[in-house]
Amino acid sequence: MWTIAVAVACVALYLLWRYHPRYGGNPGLPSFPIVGCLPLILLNKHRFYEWSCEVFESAHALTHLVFMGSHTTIATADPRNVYHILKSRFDFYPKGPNFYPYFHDIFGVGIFNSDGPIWRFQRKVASHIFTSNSLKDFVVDIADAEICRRLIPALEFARKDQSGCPLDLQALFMDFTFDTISQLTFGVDPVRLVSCKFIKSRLNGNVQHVEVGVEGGKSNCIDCSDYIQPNGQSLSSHAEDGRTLQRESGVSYMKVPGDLIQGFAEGFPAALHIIANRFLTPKFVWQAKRRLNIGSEKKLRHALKAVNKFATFVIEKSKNENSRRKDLLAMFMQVSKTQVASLLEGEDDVTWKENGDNEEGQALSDSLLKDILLSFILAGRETVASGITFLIWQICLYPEVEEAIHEEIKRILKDRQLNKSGAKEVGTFAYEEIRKMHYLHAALSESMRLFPPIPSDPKYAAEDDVLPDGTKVQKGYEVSYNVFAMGRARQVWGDDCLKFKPERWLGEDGAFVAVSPFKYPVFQAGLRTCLGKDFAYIQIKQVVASLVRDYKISLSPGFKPKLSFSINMLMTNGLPVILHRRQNDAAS
Ligand code: HEM
Repeated sequence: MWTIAVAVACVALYLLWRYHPRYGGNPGLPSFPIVGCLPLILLNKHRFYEWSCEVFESAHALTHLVFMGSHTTIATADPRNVYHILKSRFDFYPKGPNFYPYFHDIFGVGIFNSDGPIWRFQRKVASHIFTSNSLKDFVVDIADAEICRRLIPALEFARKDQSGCPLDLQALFMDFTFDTISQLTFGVDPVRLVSCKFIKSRLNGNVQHVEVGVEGGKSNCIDCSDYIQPNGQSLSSHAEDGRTLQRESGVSYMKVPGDLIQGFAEGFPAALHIIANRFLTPKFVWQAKRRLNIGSEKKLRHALKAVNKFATFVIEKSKNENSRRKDLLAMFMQVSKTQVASLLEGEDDVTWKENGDNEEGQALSDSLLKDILLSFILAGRETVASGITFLIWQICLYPEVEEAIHEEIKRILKDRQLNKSGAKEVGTFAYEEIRKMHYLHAALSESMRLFPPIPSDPKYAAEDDVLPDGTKVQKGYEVSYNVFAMGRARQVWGDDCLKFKPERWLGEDGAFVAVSPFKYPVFQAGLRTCLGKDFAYIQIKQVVASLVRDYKISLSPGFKPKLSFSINMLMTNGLPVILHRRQNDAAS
């Protein structure tokens, strides 16, 4: 009797759940009382973005609702909705109060973690700086030196290694971008990438870190000056004290004690990792841990202490330096009080400014400077490493794409020889040469369509609203556009949406043709479009062109990437490859 009653109750409960529009009847993602769809997310965490596409497919629509216990998210992959959120109703959709607390400990009110007047102000200052030609030249210069003096020597060292173990390129690119973005932002060279250290990957998915060539505490790395470029020129400059790179260009880097750099280089990624995991933990749990200073939150505090110590030191030292530095810190420090006053004209609310404006003769307070600069490190590190990694992977999978890129490089190098230009100033490629690489530009855009470095972007609904596709939005909902799913949606990209096809970005004359950023919001779109987009393209193209010029790269046999579930799209098992030196017909 009891058994039957329990069975009937179970069936009734199941039916109630199954057909409830918020739970089992939700066409997008079924959910459960209290915990919402969190169990399904955790169950699919190892393939989160692939799974999110399946959810869109099962909803038979480009927009669906996701119930997460007490809060609701609208997930969309519809370009019309993206236009609405990022442009026509921009003010309705800030990052919002659900976002700030996660990143506040590290980025404070920096550009990445603010809205309203304080964001607008930073955006205006930064836009002015980011459009300067000297900064663009600096970006090319930094990447050029890092590729010639560190990346290629490291690859050579790894290639000559006899162990037969594949090389994890992603780990190398992460070190590469940490160096370049730190140089661009703080004018400090952390020297994460060194030719004597390279990281090997095992096929069981465990990444093994191997240091090679270190003898009795002294490294026998390939010396930068020993490395002969494919064009036969020797690279003569050398790290001055292992921490400072003074280049012929006259760009000087600040000298910072090694322990501070080490603290920053280790603390920053560690802090980001812990913050990313906050998103997978109920808010009250990580906030309680934070208050009690225990577990991961204790580690976070420790990591942030090192990051702040470094940033404070560098900012303080910059005040007393009268150097020819061209980095973002130096440029932000040159902003005058008059410029600030004119940028703030017309703003009703400048109370935030009074609170932070405590530095005599300095237009931006130290704490705001720190928030802004650390936001740039976030913006330009993993994103760029992700862009390079996934493009190299696609190149390995599609030999015809590799061939087309190689042909383009050969044409450019031939032009260089005919015109006797470019090669003298740079070891890799000059800006004008990078601009001419239309096919590579297309291949990169295509790679980021399928594997966007920032795979989704959540906003907060500050008002009740209706999206262009008719979806009703209540104030307080999260509205998130899924860049990954958009890039793979048949309704957006057509029947061949899953095909890697750089040609879709090329006109009949072979020139790159851009699409609407609302259809392709890889760099966001509208008023908050990524400020570093052009720099990212330059740097990624510079690296990939240099690699394809010198090497044929093959994947470690049997390799399949596992996509990370994180703020940035990365491979949790790295990118294990084998390198083969090309017969250098490209340079000839
Ligand atoms: C492939 C590389 C990159 C991709 C895919 C990318 C993508 C994005 C995206 C999606 C956003 C919007 C984030 C949000 O507000 O939620 C963003 C913002 C931003 N990016 Fe990038 N980014 C890249 C590289 C860079 C680089 C190299 C820099 C700087 C050197 C940079 C600087 C910024 C800044 C300052 C913002 C904040 C803009 C604002 O809120 O007004 N990005 N980026």
